[in-house]
Amino acid sequence: MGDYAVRPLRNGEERAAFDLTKLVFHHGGSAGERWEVEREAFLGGRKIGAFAGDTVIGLTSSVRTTMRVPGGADVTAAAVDGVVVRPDHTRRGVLTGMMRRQLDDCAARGETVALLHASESAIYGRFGYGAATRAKAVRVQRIRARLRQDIPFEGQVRMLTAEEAVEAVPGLYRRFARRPGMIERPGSWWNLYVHRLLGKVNGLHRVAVHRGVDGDDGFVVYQATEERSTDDPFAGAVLDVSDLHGDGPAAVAGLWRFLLGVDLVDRVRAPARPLDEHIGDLFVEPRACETYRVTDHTWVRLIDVAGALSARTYRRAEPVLIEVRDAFLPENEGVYRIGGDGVERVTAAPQLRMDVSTLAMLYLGDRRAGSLVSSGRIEAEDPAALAHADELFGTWESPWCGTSF
Ligand SMILES: CC(=O)SCCNC(=O)CCNC(=O)[C@H](O)C(C)(C)COP(=O)(O)OP(=O)(O)OC[C@H]1O[C@@H](n2cnc3c(N)ncnc32)[C@H](O)[C@@H]1OP(=O)(O)O
Repeated sequence: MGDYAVRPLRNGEERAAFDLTKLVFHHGGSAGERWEVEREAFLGGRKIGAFAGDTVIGLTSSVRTTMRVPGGADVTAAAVDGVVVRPDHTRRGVLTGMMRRQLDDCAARGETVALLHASESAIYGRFGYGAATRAKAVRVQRIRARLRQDIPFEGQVRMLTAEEAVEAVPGLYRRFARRPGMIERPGSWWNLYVHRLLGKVNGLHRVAVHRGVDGDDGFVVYQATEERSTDDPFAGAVLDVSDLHGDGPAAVAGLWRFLLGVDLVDRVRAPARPLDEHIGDLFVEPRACETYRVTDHTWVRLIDVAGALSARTYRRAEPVLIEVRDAFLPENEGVYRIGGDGVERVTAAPQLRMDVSTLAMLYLGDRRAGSLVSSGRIEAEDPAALAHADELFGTWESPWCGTSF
């Protein structure tokens, strides 16, 4: 470690740490006003700082939550965010020191996994995080999005006031958050959400709820941006969908139908949808919906490898023997026998060897072992085990997080 100390933040150090995050993330505006709005959410997280003398020069934050895994169990999780190092102290190991401390801290608290959204994809692999879910960005051109006539639409959509949304949306989300990779949204997350909806950060968010035959079964939060200009005075607005969840495909389709029915709109964009959601299928012309980006979404760190592997279910297939390497939490190292009937640590020779970050890429069912072997992430002593691993880890639905934090 260099000439700095890594330790939990103490009372009275929060404001300086908050200002550091604003500096590093290039957030403009008045730090004082932002502190008023974000204070409660910021204080909700567990903070580990790096200090040069008394000055905070690095920070990482986490909040306890749960993450859904294949089979329907929820494992304890640390949602990590606000990771920063002051620009004049980077590339000297400050982040490495904070990550080490945070991983030990999560392990001591008995958390099964940690997860985060990475600002850059080169940062977290070395600490054992692997890209465990992906998301796609889609845009629909309203003029081309003629709905197929044979789609049954039985529901109705109603718009909510901000106050109604604050009441209703958390409960709706909780009911629909069932895909592998989805998290329980922490109180601090809802706190900021409420500020957004009530217009304290910006008052442009709109909320609508879909009601199906059995009651409310979906909601969407979106924001409209005007695109009119002197050059293009008749351009329609763009609707940006920030949160859309439904209890099944009919509710999701009903919400898209609503969005595409909003007048004075040219395009609807959704930046982070599940990979297996194909909105184009709703239209006579499927290309009306264009996928313009597919990216890694949540990075997961298996803190307790045995606990994480045992918490999920597997499809029926030949068991596989996987050797896991873990430079930061060596107690995870060893060979695991993974089968449809469960998981156990064994002393047998492995068929596949991989780092804990690669195991995270398989964990929720997002990636295939076959493709990870070709990039050298998996060493296959027994290549037949690759197909067995894919069968075991595969999931019916694409994993997806669906929450930015
Ligand atoms: C969940 C979240 O909050 S995501 C947000 C992450 N934060 C940001 O993007 C804010 C801007 N960036 C920063 O504050 C810093 O650059 C950080 C936090 C990303 C990295 O902090 P540092 O203290 O510089 O990292 P540290 O010195 O420990 O680096 C460890 C290794 O990772 C590499 N590394 C660190 N950051 C990056 C990066 N952005 N891109 C590529 N490599 C990186 C270093 O080169 C080093 O590699 P080496 O051991 O082979 O020399």
